[in-house]
Amino acid sequence: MVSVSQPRLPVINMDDLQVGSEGWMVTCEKVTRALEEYGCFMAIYERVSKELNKEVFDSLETLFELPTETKIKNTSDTPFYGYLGPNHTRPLFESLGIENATSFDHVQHFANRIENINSYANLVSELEAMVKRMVFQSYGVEKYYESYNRSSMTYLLRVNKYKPAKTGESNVATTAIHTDKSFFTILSQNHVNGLEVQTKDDKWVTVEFLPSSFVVMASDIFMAWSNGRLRSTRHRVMMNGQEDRYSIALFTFKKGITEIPEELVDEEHPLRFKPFNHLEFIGHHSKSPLYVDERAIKVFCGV
Ligand SMILES: O=C(O)CCC(=O)C(=O)O
Ligand SMILES: [Fe+2]
Repeated sequence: MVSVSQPRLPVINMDDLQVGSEGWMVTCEKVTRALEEYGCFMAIYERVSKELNKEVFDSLETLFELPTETKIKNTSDTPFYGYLGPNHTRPLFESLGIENATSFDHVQHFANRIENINSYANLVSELEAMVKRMVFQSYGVEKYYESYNRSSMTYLLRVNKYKPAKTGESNVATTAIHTDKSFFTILSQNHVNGLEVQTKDDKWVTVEFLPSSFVVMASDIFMAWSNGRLRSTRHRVMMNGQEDRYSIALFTFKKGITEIPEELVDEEHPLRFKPFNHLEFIGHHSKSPLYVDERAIKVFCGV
């Protein structure tokens, strides 16, 4: 019998890892190879408990039931950070943004309707910090990690709702194929799958989330920082079933200048990106709707 195996994302356990322990060192390599090969992996991370996860996702349902007049009050000075309602290009999708998600004062403003969102964002940001540190360590450039620690990043949490397609309606109309403009993105969802990521050989993998799992994705800025070693994965959401899908994305952004470590430049990897300001790139990107994928950063600061 011929079996055709579907490609799957690597699954990596991120619980109970002491910095510098043998388990930590082994995981550093796994994480970095996964981000080079796939641009993402599935992290098992039980520090976000099942109870906390349930509280957060249950309150998302109530949040999205608010009238549109209330939801559009979720505004931001930064383009694409506020409420995104359904439109003709994405009729099934709506999304609310929570800026500075790890800071309690900011979160109070709109998101006090989501039970425990602040603890959730903090725990997920710790996963981000751990993965980032592992990659820095694995490339032998841990000395730069401090400039990428919590106080050097900003955090945007986006909560998303995807309605199922009606019979006969296209199931594609959820999100366009894109790469994220963040440094890192960490995604979680309710029990409804829909996220698809593109592999190096252009196959689409439907991500089947496991219990207590998060998809950790290197985005355009981490790809640039690594001088192109890490992939920024193209992805999209496709809705096939009949249930609503809720997802939460924590996007992280680097404040100030991002510089490619000189240690990551060699004959095999000539310098590909000039130093750049991530937050300026976001402003720039929002004006060029053509560039939804990793070409945007190349246009912005490619050598
Ligand atoms: O909902 C998801 O799983 C993915 C969302 C996404 O790709 C994004 O917000 O950039
Ligand atoms: Fe995305």
